[in-house]
Amino acid sequence: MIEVHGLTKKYGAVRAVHDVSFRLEAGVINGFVGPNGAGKSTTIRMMVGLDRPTSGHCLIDGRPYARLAAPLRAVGALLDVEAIHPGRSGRDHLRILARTHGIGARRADELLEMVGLVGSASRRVGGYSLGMRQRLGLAAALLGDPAALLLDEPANGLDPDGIIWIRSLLRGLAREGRAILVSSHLMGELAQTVDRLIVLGRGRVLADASLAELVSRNATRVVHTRTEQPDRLELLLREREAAVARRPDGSCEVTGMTADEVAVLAHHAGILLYENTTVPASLEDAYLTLTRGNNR
Ligand SMILES: Nc1ncnc2c1ncn2[C@@H]1O[C@H](COP(=O)(O)OP(=O)(O)OP(=O)(O)O)[C@@H](O)[C@H]1O
Repeated sequence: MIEVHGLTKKYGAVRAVHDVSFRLEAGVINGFVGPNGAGKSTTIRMMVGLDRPTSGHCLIDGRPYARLAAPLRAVGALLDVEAIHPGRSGRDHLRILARTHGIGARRADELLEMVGLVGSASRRVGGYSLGMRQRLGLAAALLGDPAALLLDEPANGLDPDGIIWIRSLLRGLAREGRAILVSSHLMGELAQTVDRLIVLGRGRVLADASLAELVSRNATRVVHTRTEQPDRLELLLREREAAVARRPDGSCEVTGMTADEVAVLAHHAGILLYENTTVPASLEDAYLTLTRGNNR
């Protein structure tokens, strides 16, 4: 289990991260989201000792990262894949890392297979595409078979097959009982992958909740209605203080009333409805509501 307590990082006058606290539990995939510059990477870097916090701390199974006896077995991190030594082959990169941490070369080869890099393992990393570098970074994060994974935008640069692959990989790793934190800007992808979401804005935690809670609290329900008399219906809806947006095909997007209320209103006015459905609230809507006004 990982506990982040009051993590704060100042760069001069910039408060990159301000009093951030959360917990990562075993078996749970946590999405880590927020506008550009919200402080996600800085938080992850502090969690694994790459940046020193101005105040606050992160405990991994009760200890700071620097005091772990076998850090790669406790936490695997995928951070800046551009920083991987460009002159080495993918296989050498993994084998050297494995040797440094007392892990056998066979594990490195197993991981090359797992991340789909066997065919390019002897090529120099400098010639890898971004997606290939991400796969290599993920293999490095998994080297020690860690109990927790901190992944900074792992889907960045992956092709559609790669995105589906990483989704099922993360699900499998969580089912085995690992705690996972994954940052991303792909809301549609996160909606299919994560159990919980931690939302940062300007260095602060704006929300930390299950996906369902977050969506039900922050996304507005919209009713999609198509009728033979859109002008009349719109007038009646506005009289009841509902907000109405007209689509090019004449249909209405109604907020502030349920689909049942729209149907009853139309029925009493003798207006025929062709369609009247509640559009499921999306994670993207909830995210936009939460982060509005929280860009740097
Ligand atoms: N080394 C640094 N020196 C000065 N400021 C920094 C440094 N690293 C990060 N920052 C600032 O800290 C803030 C948070 O940056 P960070 O990279 O953690 O955000 P992020 O949420 O990961 O952003 P993105 O989604 O764009 O990757 C930003 O204002 C950034 O400019």
